[in-house]
Amino acid sequence: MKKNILMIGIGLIGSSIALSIKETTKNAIIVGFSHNEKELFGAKSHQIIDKINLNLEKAAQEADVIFLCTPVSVTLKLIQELSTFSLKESVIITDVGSTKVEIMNQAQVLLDKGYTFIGGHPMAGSHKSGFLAGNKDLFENAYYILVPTGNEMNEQMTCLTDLLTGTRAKIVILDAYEHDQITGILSHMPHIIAAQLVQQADDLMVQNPISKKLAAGGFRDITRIASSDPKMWTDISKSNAVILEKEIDNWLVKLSDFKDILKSDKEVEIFNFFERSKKVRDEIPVHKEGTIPGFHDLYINVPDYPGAIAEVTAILAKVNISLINIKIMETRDDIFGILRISFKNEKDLFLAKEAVAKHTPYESVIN
Ligand SMILES: NC(=O)C1=CN([C@@H]2O[C@H](COP(=O)(O)OP(=O)(O)OC[C@H]3O[C@@H](n4cnc5c(N)ncnc54)[C@H](O)[C@@H]3O)[C@@H](O)[C@H]2O)C=CC1
Ligand SMILES: O=C(O)C(=O)Cc1ccc(O)cc1
Repeated sequence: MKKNILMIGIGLIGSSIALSIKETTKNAIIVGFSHNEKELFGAKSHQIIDKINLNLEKAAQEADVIFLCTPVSVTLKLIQELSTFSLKESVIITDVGSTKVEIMNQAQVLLDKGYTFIGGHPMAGSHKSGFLAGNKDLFENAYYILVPTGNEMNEQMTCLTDLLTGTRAKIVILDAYEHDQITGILSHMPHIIAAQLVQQADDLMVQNPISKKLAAGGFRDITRIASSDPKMWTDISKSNAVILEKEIDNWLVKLSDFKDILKSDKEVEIFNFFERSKKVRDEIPVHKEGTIPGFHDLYINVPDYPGAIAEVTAILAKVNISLINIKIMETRDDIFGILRISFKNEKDLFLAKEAVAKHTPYESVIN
């Protein structure tokens, strides 16, 4: 029997989940709904979804499983709206939001109606948005957190985890508060810190424009995520505000401690500060998940970049490698440009590097 899966929101995460489900669940029919018709037709023409239904109530009534893949504030409203519909008794409703306490609290309206809600959060993604960045391998080897309510039946939990096998993610069960504490430090704080650092650099760039051209290496690494969608991060910050306020206070204290040891020129303590971080960072296990850090980018140094774009894309087409994005990053005194070309997977990235090395004089680096 066909399984009717309703995807609400076909952006980066919704489309990646849809594509991964299509890999393994052959009897799934993926129905798409979003507030953006153009996106829905685009996703259908890219075969990410099988059908479009512009009537949310009707689409929800027909669904066996509903995925909410929208910004957190929209997910909260949709949960409320779904609770007013007459859904299938066996329906499983799940979400992908980056916070869980507020969403699980809101989901009580569904539980009160006897419906099943299982919170979800795939712990991989990227700073990119939209269905064109969707990738069936996005969650490979990443953790996919599920937050049960205790009301779901075993077979419903199994149905959801079966559906997620195509993601090739590792399922982890957490409670909502534990989830928000962990992601507060490991995911939300880094975005706030990256955003603030970019603003601090921007102030300097205004005073001294040459500094913009010098931004490289470590600055680029630590600030990549500052290019993420501001709406998404507004919602996440507001939703996890209590935990984030505490962590920001903690951050300020620790940074001020560092300022003190710097001021008093305590060399050993300054060394210890960096040494402890290095030790901890070096010991963090590297799990090669699909796309954290969320992208497979090749940076190519090119003189005369308009001509080089055509040259490089022609070579990639010839060796049959599809790219998902191409961007001119910066110019050096208008003599050199850097092309950033993004690929869907590591294999294409390495093949592209090889092709560029073989067929062009341009230097390229993987970052
Ligand atoms: N981007 C990432 O790396 C990750 C994001 N998440 C979470 O996944 C969710 C979706 O994020 P992305 O896919 O990255 O965002 P996205 O911007 O790529 O997609 C958002 C989708 O929601 C739809 N949408 C927005 N407002 C809507 C409304 N009022 N009604 C119906 N649809 C609406 C958009 O049309 C779009 O399809 C967010 O809650 C985010 O916190 C979770 C893990 C990783
Ligand atoms: O781009 C990155 O590295 C991210 O940080 C992706 C990300 C964004 C939000 C999440 O809830 C989980 C992962």
